[in-house]
Amino acid sequence: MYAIEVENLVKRYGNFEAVRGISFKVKRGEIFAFLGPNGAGKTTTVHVLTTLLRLTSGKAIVAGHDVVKEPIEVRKKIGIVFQDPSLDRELTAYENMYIHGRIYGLDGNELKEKIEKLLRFVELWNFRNKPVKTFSGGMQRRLEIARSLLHEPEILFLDEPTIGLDPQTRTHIWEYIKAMKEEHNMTIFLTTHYMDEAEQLADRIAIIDHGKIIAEGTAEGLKKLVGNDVISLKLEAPEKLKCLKSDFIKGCKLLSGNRVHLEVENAAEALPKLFLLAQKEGVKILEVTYHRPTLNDVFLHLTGREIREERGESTLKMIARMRLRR
Ligand SMILES: Nc1ncnc2c1ncn2[C@@H]1O[C@H](COP(=O)(O)OP(=O)(O)OP(=O)(O)O)[C@@H](O)[C@H]1O
Repeated sequence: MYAIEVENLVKRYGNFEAVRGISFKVKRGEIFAFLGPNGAGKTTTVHVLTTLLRLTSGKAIVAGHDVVKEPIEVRKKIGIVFQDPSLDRELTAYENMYIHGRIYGLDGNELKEKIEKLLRFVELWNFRNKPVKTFSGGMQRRLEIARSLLHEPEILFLDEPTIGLDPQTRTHIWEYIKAMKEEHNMTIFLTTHYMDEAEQLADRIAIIDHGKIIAEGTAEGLKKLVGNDVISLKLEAPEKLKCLKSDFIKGCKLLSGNRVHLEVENAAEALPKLFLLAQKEGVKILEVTYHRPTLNDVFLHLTGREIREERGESTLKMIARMRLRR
């Protein structure tokens, strides 16, 4: 049986279709990532699957229950870590855990033992009596993860689990996510616009853009869509910037900053031919690098845009939102 089954899911806000008929299945015990830029429809999908938003049409079964017909059953079996912080900042870490546990009907020694185990798991036990407002962003996210695990959910939803965090803290959170999967065989559905996050964590990735899934597979499988190698060029004279055409160039995209992105079978063989071609066309190459395809290259191949372009804006938006809340 699948942990999540989604068929032709549509979510409209008024006339605007934020999620446009997506279908996918997540296996039990799998980490499944929704990778896409800002505004792609990731949070909307999470909110529908966690029964916080009602779908417009289509069907979604989560942990064996229909999200529309059996929302209470779904809620009992899932945990959620939201993109926006949802802790009570005036209370201590322990108090936040305790109240959440009580809401889920836990009590007495069982609750106390679980709180201790989970606060130790996210390395916050020594900070249990400190108010959350004194915690760093990374500590707060760790506490949210611990809190979401209190009622031992079958499926954990993580909406942009490391947005706005520094690289070291992000790596730390990735370790907890991997441990949850390995130690508890938990199904994890996460959304992210960080390609490295999807690549590091996910067994399978669905790339979402403008409310549609445009590709799905393992990171390696998705990269095969691009081919073997990618050459990045920086060129002089933007007015001359154009796609170079030749048989050995399988794909060519013009990017911002006078950059050109070429998909080739074999970069080592293509480079000498490329220099000759550029010379013939009167195009001056300032910089050349080449690499194996990344998920950013996959997104570019499929959409003509880079996920990266939107990343800075999204992170800044998040930081601004968090500051406003304080
Ligand atoms: N309550 C709402 N009313 C109207 N439009 C909305 C609402 N919530 C989201 N949208 C729009 O729906 C689209 C998808 O938003 P969503 O938040 O799901 O995207 P996302 O991929 O999660 O991006 P982000 O990570 O920035 O939240 C966006 O164009 C957004 O502006």
